[in-house]
Amino acid sequence: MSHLQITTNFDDSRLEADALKYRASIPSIHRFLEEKVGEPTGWLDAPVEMTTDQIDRILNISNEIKRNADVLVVIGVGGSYLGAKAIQEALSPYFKKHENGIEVLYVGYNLSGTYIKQLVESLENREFYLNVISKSGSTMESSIAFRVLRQYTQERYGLKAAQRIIATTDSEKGVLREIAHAQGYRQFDIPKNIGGRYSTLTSVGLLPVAVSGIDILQLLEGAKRAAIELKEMNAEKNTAYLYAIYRNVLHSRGYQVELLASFEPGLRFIHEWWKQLFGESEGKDKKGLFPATVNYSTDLHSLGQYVQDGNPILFETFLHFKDVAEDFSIPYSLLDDDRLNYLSKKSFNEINQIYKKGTILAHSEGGVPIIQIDLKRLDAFHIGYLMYFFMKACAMSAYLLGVDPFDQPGVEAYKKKMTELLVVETTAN
Ligand SMILES: O=P(O)(O)OC[C@H]1O[C@](O)(CO)[C@@H](O)[C@@H]1O
Repeated sequence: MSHLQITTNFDDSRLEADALKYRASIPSIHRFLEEKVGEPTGWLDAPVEMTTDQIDRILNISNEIKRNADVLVVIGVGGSYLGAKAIQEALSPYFKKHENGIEVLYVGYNLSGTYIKQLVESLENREFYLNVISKSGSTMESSIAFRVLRQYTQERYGLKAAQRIIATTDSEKGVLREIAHAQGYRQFDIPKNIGGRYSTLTSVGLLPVAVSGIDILQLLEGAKRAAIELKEMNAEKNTAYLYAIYRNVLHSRGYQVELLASFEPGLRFIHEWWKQLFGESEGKDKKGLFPATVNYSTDLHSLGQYVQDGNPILFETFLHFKDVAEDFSIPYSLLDDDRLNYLSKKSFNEINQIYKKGTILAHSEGGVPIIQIDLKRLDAFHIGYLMYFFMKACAMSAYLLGVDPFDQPGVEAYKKKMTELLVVETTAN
């Protein structure tokens, strides 16, 4: 039995007819992905092909960082930080952080002067390492954050600074690669055939995640399991392909927005990672579902009204883990002045489940199509499985839509304008 189940509320008479053309395209896309000659699909086999030496190197450097530092500062943006942060937030305790690891801070994903000033100040009196991550090696946000932090590391550690800087970048080219080489920083290579948003389960995500105290072996086990289970060509037996079909069917029926919904706040950055994965992979050639997210029950008190009753442009994908780390019972009260004793035999998680069921029922009645993705347990194994599942589903879904899942031409357009403006502004003053 698969480690992930997928169900829908729209198993209607039209489904088979609407899905037909997508089902028919699956075998050829599947074969194309599997053959993958010269394609940026290295992530498909990365978890299975990762060698013991590669894993040991990540674990050894992670242990060195944990021994010698209080903080790891990760510098990166988009696919170079979202996956690690997502895993870390999903699997770390909410308040008693860093039990088996150290604090991991992220920078270089915005241009706030306040943010970087306060981050540098927070490093005073604390020992730290830097892990600068950039596939291209020249993204503006991460490059200038690295300039700041590199200088600060040199001020703090002098000749020993290079020992505390680790660069994760393209295996062949780029400015960061040149700098790392010239300065003698240790390097992790991002394979040429793995793009940024598909790179979490390589050293890009694994080093920061290991430093934060999460079991990367279990994470990789889950991803490997998914790689095996989702090699199946038959969509009936491949949940990633089923998900890809369902979302394309709904898009073809006129739905414009997919709302990924979860009931565990720690999944907030899994949502952010998912948004980049699907947004950059599918949003092109004037096509693509707009990927948006909600965290319930919080957002039932903000966007819930719109989902239930507003413009019917969206469908919901509920992401749910049956078992989560801990639970808390509602206490019995002799006074019962808040009239909540009727709940006192229930736990928070049980009530959360009932909220989920109630929300799905209400939104279904409101006419919202719903896809449910269910996994057994919120742990490293299942997060590894889920991320692989989403990547494979995304590649299939984009090809079914008729776009290239692996480029991002629209991002280049704003970068070009921004660079032109920066040149004009800096030469004018
Ligand atoms: O890893 P890099 O090359 O710094 O890129 C960071 C992010 O910027 C983008 O190129 C554009 O947003 C993403 O595709 C990528 O994940």
